[in-house]
Amino acid sequence: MSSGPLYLGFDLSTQQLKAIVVSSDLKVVSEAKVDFDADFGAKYDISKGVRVNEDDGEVFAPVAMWLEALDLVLQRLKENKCPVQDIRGISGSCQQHGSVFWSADGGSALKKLDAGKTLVEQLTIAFSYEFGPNWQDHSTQAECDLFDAHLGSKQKLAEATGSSAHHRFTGTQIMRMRRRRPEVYAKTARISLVSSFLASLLLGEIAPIDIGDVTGMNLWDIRKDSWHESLLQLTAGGEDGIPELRKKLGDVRMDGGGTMGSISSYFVEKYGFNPECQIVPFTGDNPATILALPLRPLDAIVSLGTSSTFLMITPTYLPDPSYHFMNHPANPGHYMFMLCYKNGGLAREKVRDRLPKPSGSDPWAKFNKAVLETPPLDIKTETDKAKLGLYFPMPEIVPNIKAGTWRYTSKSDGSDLQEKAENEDDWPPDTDARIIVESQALSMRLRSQNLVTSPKDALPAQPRRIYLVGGGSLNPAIARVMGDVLGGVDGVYKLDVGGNACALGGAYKAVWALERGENESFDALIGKRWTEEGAIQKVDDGFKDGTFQKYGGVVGAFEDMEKRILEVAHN
Ligand SMILES: Nc1ncnc2c1ncn2[C@@H]1O[C@H](COP(=O)(O)OP(=O)(O)O)[C@@H](O)[C@H]1O
Ligand SMILES: O=C(CO)[C@@H](O)[C@H](O)COP(=O)(O)O
Repeated sequence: MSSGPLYLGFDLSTQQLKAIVVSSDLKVVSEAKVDFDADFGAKYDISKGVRVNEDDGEVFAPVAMWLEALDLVLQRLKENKCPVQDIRGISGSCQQHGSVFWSADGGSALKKLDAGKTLVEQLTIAFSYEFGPNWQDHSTQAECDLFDAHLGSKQKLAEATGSSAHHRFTGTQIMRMRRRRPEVYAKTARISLVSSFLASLLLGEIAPIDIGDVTGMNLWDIRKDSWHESLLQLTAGGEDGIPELRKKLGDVRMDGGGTMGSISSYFVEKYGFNPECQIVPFTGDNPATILALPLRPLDAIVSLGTSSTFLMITPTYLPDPSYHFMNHPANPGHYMFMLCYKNGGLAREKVRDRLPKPSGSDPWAKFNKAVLETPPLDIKTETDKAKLGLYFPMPEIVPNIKAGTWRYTSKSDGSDLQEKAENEDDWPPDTDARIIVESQALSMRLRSQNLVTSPKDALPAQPRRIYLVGGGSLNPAIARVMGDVLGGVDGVYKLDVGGNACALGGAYKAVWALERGENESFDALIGKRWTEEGAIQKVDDGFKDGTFQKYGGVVGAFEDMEKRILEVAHN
């Protein structure tokens, strides 16, 4: 084991709190995790990490559960014999957009934490609202309509903030809180994102919001690098409310590196952290994912967590209402392109659970067999039509379609698109296994096609490498389909830490933040220390001549299918 300083990265995502510890040379030293359902499911009455109020479309998590999870994950790190005293810096990644509402007592409660008690015992009084709205929340359509109209159009809002209005974005959530629960809004002294909330616990004071994660709020003017005055006014309900809202939001930390201060004495006394251990700005889980490896332009990351996301980096700011642009969390002037799908892991699980239960220990065995035994688009003979589907157990983000399942067919060139009649029986549940994964990948291909170019030798435009991260990256059948549909001329890779990539990105951020030389960029420092060996594994060839073009033939039909469904949904 390395004897130098260590760095801890957290990931507080939808279903788990993960922790990963690395050395200065980026070797993984220790890991631990808390699984919200397994550890706290009954106690907090949650499922898949959240509670749902179907009537209003609210999705939220108990803040107390996150407090308990932090104590528990640190206890587990200690039990795993992690040399906690050698940890020099801590950063992390957290589910984006979610918010935590602090009461007037929050700041002082954080300052006087007693190591003889637990966080949850002492911090219940610290919040004006006991829940954190979750990114799956879709209760804010009225607020989204106001945000989209406020600057003139969705396009104008996207130009200003990197995204058009989205249910989960924190600006619309805060606005709804003010209108729906005015007493909570009035009692709120500070509002944190989940990332700055977790950083605050460790810092022992309320931490500023981070420059990457702030771009998931619809409130940050990306070009001007400041809060967007007019959107603050909308959120606050008028000009008079702006100063109060600014106070609640606090300042934004512009530097993703450096330190915000030393760790709270609570963690020193309770878990044996070094009092000199520094708390580095935390960011969102997607911004942290792009820090988990030296990503180059034309490389893409597909994150297969509870949500599915597709990420690329670019120095060019090209906002559009159909996707997100966010600030790169470490490189000023660079951006993260993101597509985010609500119907990711849980939608695939629903299709999996309609298949007979496998007899062995791998719950995905039957699903994977079905995926691999079904040919692309389920075209077995020249006369077969291509099968296309949308599988949305929850209302989707891209496109903004209500919950439902739709099955269509088209000719292999995309013509003759038709909805499948309910009573046709040549589409068994086995076929859905391949079609849902293809559908998720086709949506990514459709929406990222303007960002990719031919990587070499006049090959079709496509990503150079595709990196898979998140829980689903462990699945070889999903990796195959991602490569079939999206290409990736240099192949499809998974990170060795699999589901822990965002926590790893957080840990790397801490290394860079505290060891960077003057003006040394994240890419320069991590690029020097990172080696492929032991970090990534090739899991699919990616681009397959012929197969890639087959999917190209139906991308247009896929888009038309979405449009038809959208038209019906909005009429
Ligand atoms: N072998 C597997 N094949 C496919 N999906 C998997 C596999 N293992 C885990 N998953 C999926 O990973 C999801 C959790 O991913 P993870 O990245 O840990 O989630 P989050 O960060 O959102 O809490 C689960 O919903 C599950 O569907
Ligand atoms: O809403 C988004 C991104 O915009 C989600 O990607 C969340 O950030 C949650 O991520 P996971 O829990 O699925 O990792």
